[in-house]
Amino acid sequence: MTLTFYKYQGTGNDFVIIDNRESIVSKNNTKLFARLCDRKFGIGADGLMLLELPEDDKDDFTMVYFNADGNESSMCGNGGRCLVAFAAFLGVIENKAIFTAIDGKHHAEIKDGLVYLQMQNVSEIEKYDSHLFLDTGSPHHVTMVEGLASFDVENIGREIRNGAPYFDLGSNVNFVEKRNGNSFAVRTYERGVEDETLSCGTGVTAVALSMHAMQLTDKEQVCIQTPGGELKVTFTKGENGYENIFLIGPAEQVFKGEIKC
Ligand SMILES: N[C@H](CCC[C@H](N)C(=O)O)C(=O)O
Repeated sequence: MTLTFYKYQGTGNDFVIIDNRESIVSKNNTKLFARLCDRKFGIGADGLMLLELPEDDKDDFTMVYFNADGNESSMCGNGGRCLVAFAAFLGVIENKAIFTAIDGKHHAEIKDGLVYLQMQNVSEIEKYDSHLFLDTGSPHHVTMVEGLASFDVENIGREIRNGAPYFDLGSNVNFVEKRNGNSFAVRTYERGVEDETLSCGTGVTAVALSMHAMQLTDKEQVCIQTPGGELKVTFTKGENGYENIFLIGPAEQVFKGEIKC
């Protein structure tokens, strides 16, 4: 079979996207998804997404996300932003979207060339001596470091991801350095890619909320610099935690292709 796919990237987090509204691929085809994400034997990507028909008639589409290991995973913030851009490219939406992903419903809007993706509310942030842990649609371990540019993200990230209390289920691991004002830099070891990625959307969201929770910023809008580019996170702090959380940044179609599989 020849499969048409689209390659997208959001601040360097890159994805294979398939328009699966006619169910051309089965969601259980882990082997295929891993091969398509393989950077030597396939197209190469941090993850793969299927754009599917909506189950709820108030939705525009359904998002299904797979990590590079081919396994279906939790929410992907950069992937969600890229899928909204793809839906606009296909004409499935104009510039506003409502869609369902594994963590529930998301509202999104394309404005001034950026994709604004609403993330799920976060009611709880666990605070420990060495780090914070929270779930922004995917699980995130957040820790402050000095000398981020030369930090051994791959090895130390892998150790934390596989160690207590995460073990097999794992967590994404974010290493953060304060820049000026309310801007921070982050590098992320991503679960399911099992390596550092240039950016992680749910990770950037987790870092922004963590910086506010640790009072390292008092603003409800935080700029986060990742190796793949800059993302902005806005939110409001309510009695039940963090709400109205938006992950804001670019999403680009890099190329369209066909692959025999
Ligand atoms: N690999 C992550 C999911 C994708 C997260 C990341 N690509 C993002 O943009 O949020 C996990 O298994 O938790």
